[in-house]
Amino acid sequence: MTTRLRPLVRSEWDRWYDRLELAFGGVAEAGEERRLWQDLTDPARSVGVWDGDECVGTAGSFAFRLTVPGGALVPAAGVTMVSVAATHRRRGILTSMMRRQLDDVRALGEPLAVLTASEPDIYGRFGYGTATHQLAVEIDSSRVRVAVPPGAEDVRLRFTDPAEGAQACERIYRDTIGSRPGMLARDEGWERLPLLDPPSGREGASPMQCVLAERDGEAVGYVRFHNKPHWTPEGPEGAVLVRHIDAAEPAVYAALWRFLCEIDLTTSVRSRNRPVDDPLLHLVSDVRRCGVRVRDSLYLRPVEVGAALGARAYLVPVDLVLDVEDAFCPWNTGRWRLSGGPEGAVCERTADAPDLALSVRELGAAYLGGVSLASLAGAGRVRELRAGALARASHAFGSAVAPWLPHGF
Ligand SMILES: CC(=O)SCCNC(=O)CCNC(=O)[C@H](O)C(C)(C)COP(=O)(O)OP(=O)(O)OC[C@H]1O[C@@H](n2cnc3c(N)ncnc32)[C@H](O)[C@@H]1OP(=O)(O)O
Repeated sequence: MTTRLRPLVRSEWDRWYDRLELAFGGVAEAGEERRLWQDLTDPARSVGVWDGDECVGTAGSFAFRLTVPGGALVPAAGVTMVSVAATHRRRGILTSMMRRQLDDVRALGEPLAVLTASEPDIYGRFGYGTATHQLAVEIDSSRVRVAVPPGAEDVRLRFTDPAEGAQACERIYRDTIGSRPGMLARDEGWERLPLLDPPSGREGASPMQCVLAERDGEAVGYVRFHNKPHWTPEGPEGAVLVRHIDAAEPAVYAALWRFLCEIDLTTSVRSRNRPVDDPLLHLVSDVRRCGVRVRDSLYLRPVEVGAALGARAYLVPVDLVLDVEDAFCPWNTGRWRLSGGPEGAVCERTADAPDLALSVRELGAAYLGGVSLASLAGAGRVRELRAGALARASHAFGSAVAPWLPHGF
């Protein structure tokens, strides 16, 4: 078998994307969703692997800007649409695409690469570490009450058509980006993503509904959700399926969750993706009846260690030498001195004695402040080479708010 890897040509997109869909099971996406991904694909950032005229491998990336600790927006390649035909699996095609992609990302000068993985076991070998987690909740709203702090009395909630409310929702989303590492700036075109609502994705629930929270006529929060009615001999047991919720202030956030939990004819409120430190956990009267589950979310790889570590801020002053091992991108291997603090940092090559030894994957996991170096050290994946260095570094790499990826890509 001889295969050839080459950049995607726009006219081949349909054939390329059909093969991606096939690798994910062969169930066709709704037209509006497919059109969105077609419009967002940048062929110059995408590759296909071809066996003759048959596409057997796909991979691409988006040019994202990602919030890092300290609030800066840092260029990051958002790796996506990765697949290898079932007939051609485990022959190194993914590896060849990852090789090409990371070389390209490096040439573009983007210090980070990020992705969400279909399976957690795939990307560690390419230097990606689990950098964020997310909560899923299933609230028994027949039992759980939501406490609302003062300040919500003059907030007005009103239904709006999701498309009509989109501009206000997008503005609120934009205002929150800088406050949480892991969030993505939604550049032009991406505002269509949260509005996707194909019937095939509703699991039998209603079309997406949108409620805006307004104070003095100005939108200060919103929630988009589906309502899934369900009738039993004992009575109504409908479910509210939350898609997105954002608010400019705590009282508005609480008012929106209270609204969701009090919708008549429903007995549960579900959300698949909330931050692990979501204030919701402190608003509810009974957290045990909230069905909280945690799972991995964003995987991150420093493409250029020096530029990546120098792009974020640190909770406390830090000055340490990291001995980094990077088998897949050897230009990162070696010793790096990281000096900085809450105002920013520099990270440069050094020959000085190292304080900590770790691989680039651990660095990726710890980068957004959601996974501690101490925890990784507990698993033997970070080694302390100078007494006290681990505790100080672990503290400095932390984040006051948990990093979180609000949506997939
Ligand atoms: C960001 C995203 O888009 S995530 C989506 C990823 N795509 C999918 O899950 C779609 C279905 N699966 C596939 O298309 C393919 O099986 C892929 C892309 C996951 C793997 O492609 P392959 O060409 O088979 O991978 P390749 O042969 O390069 O394997 C490289 C290594 O990864 C390992 N590997 C590959 N896939 C997996 C997996 N799903 N789980 C665990 N290990 C894996 C291989 O065993 C191999 O290990 P080795 O280096 O120790 O020998």
